[in-house]
Amino acid sequence: MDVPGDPKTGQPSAEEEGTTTTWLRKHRHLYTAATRHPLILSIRDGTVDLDSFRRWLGQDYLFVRAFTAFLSSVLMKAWKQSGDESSDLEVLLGGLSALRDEIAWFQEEATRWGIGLSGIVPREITRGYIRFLEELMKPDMEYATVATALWAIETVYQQSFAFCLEEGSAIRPELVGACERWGNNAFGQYCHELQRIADCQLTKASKDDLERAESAFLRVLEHEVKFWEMCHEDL
Ligand SMILES: Cc1ncc(CO)c(N)n1
Repeated sequence: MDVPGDPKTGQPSAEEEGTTTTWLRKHRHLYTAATRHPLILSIRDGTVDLDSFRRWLGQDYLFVRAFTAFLSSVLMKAWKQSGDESSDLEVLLGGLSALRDEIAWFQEEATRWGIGLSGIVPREITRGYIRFLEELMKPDMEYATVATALWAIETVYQQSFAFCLEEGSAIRPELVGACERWGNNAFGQYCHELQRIADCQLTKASKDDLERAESAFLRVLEHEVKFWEMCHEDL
């Protein structure tokens, strides 16, 4: 997989590239584990166990509801900390309005699969990820850290599902909708905007802030790997 910043591809040097790109390269092993999980590979090649997909649908619905609250908390911090000149509020507001469609999509999709969302109980791994979001929602979490986490959370999904749609895939027709939801170009563009926002905040961050943001990035990747694992292995 092409991680930006690879010297062989002629990408910008460490001085010119954003902090997020440096971290993607530094932690590419974990990033690849999150974006090329065996569950994603099985969706891509059509061998996916549909029970895994059903588990994912129910648990991700619960995650997305909590994620909506998280995104609202990022929006609040953007208003306080991004500065009047920035377009951060507009970008995040776009994300929030897309979540409204996303929640409706989960509800329609669940009906199509005969899954009752009101009866879904969060599994331990889902609860752990939601607890992490709750930590990030605390008022003393800096904007740089939460913007980094937001970018990472969205980018893992974008990269995972876009890979399922790339040439050579043999995806099952009933899963195309899910893959297109996160794998489409407009969502990719949104992720780039989030990356720009995170990088901009990280250029202003203190050493301690940078450490906290990098750690949040790593924790997102770990939670994402576990989330795929839970759906894939029925954990
Ligand atoms: C677990 C998880 N990570 C990221 C996203 C992207 O929104 C999602 N829906 N669920």
